[in-house]
Amino acid sequence: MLVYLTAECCGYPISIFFIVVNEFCERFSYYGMRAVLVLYFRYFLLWDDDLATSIYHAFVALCYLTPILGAIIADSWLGKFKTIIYLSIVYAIGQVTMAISTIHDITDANRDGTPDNFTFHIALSMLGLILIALGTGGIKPCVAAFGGDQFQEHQSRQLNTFFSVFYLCINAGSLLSTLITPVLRAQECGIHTQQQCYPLAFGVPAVLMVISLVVFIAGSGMYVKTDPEGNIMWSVCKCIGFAIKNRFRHRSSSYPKREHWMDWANEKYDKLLIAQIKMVLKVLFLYIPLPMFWTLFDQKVSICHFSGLLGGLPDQMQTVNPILILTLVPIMDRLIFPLIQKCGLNFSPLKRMTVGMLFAAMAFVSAALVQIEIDKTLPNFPSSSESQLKVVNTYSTTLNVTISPNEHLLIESFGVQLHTSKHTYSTISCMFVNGYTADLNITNLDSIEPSATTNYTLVNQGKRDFVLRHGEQWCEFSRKFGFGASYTFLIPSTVFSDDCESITEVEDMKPNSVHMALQIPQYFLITTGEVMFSVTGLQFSYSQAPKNMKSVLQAGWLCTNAVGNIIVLIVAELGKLPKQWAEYLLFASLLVAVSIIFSIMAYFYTYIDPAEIEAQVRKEQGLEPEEMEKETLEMEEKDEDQKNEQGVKQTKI
Ligand SMILES: CC(C)[C@H](NC(=O)[C@H](C)N)C(=O)O
Repeated sequence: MLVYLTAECCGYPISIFFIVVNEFCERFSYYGMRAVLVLYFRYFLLWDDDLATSIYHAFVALCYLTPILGAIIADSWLGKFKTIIYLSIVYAIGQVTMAISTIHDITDANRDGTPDNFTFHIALSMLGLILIALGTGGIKPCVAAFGGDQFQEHQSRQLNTFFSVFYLCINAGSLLSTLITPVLRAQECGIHTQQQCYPLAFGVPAVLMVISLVVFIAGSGMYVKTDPEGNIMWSVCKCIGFAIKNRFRHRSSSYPKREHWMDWANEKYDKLLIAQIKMVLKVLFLYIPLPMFWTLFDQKVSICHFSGLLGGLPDQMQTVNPILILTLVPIMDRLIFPLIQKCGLNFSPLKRMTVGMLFAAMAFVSAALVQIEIDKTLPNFPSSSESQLKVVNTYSTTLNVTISPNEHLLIESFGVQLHTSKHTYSTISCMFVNGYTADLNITNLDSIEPSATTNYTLVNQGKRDFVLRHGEQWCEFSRKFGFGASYTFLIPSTVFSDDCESITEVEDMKPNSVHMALQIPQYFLITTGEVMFSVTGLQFSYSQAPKNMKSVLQAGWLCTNAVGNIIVLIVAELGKLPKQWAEYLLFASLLVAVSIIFSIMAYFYTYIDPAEIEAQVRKEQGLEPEEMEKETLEMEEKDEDQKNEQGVKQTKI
């Protein structure tokens, strides 16, 4: 048996310092890149909103599917240490490729500030994203499991704390990068022309990934490294296949039943392997309902209705989640869970996860209530059988307009009338209407021809100044904008003679009157849910996995996240309910239903100590651990020779 003597500090192996720093840098790299990815698609590649969000979600889903690949490589071939190093190199190359793809000057031959060959940039960025997904997903199950491997049996308390600290590092990395990369993107840079600095916004995450790799390699001498015991995944698949085949062969009722269907592999496969497969399958079965949590979790951005009220850039709104995590994880670990334990309640991991799901469901109920309040402040939008018509009178007196067959609108001079009808009319909407007799230039807008309108232009909340110009003439006016409102400004022909005084403001949509504090509960609830569900799930997946399949079970856990993301994509494609609040309630009800199912499954789950079970099986077989490993390898070789044999052969009792 191998005994590792590891250097310790305050009861913790020193090697985990390198692992948590590595995780911090890697998550900085990942979330930093993600924070500006949709903006890059929209404003650099000029994709429409739908395409940009679909590719984004597909990328995120891929990042949580590739862990299976990483886990197989680690547990069956290279071991966790080498897998982390090789896939981190792939990851870093992906980040660098991505950063290069954002340099507009590479293809900007005519130097007009926009790339001339979009195909080149798209191809390069897609290659970068595939490499990143392979790297980040591939190392993810290995890093958490490798961290867990550093602890000895007597350090179980420290092991649990490690997973909490690991989660804190994930969120610290996410927080910093989500704050920093949007700021980097907002800088201007370039060789021929100055543009938004995407190369810097993607370049810094690339540098962080290289640092992450260097830090990990630096700790090399201190790690506990366990080599894979042969091609374990292949053995697992063959063992399961044999159990199914053998069960089918003995389907007649004359054969005695066996306790577990995997016991039908007893004739050919080692008892230890069968016991290990049973442990893994039991946990994977338990994970079936879990993607529903991630489906709600991944939609959390959309339940945070009016980010502007919290005073940040929209892409920096994602920081609220990690900030709350950094606060709530220590509170839960140090205060809430010990308090619950002191009250004599058994708040087991699976109970925590169920409660976490219920918290997420409550977040969506809270979002639905806020949405109902917001809806009350919104104007009546036309239904599918209606349309809205806006008529602007730039004539000098009141006008009488008749809309067929005999509906009348009375519009005052320089007034606007919004009219909803059961017929189909074209909607006319605008931000500025130019009633001046010549072209006008308005700050930050293109010039408007006489009697023409601009499109709705997004402006920031608060007081804004506008300057109107025509040749030498100009005037200035300012207005205060409430969040969520929309206005039309009517510019009369006398605009310069009265110094912008006669500009009429029409409020098309009222500003939001729902107080921002109403959003706090939903942020708080979903993040409390995440701490209970996600941190516990991470620990649970490690603690319930047999020694040789730790990464596999971590990958299974991450897969629940991937499936959740895929459900988000499907839901987005299927369309939405007409009322947003109804959709939130539907999701909340689904999660409550799923958490009930999960709690029933959890009730029948018996917590195990994999090491104890493995030792027990070995004892039953009268084998010492090293002999056992030798035996497994021999079994593998024997198995190859038996390929063509028919029937069942007793190799072990
Ligand atoms: C996807 C995981 C739940 C985890 N994410 C977070 O912790 C977020 C930032 N709160 C991760 O591993 O990135």
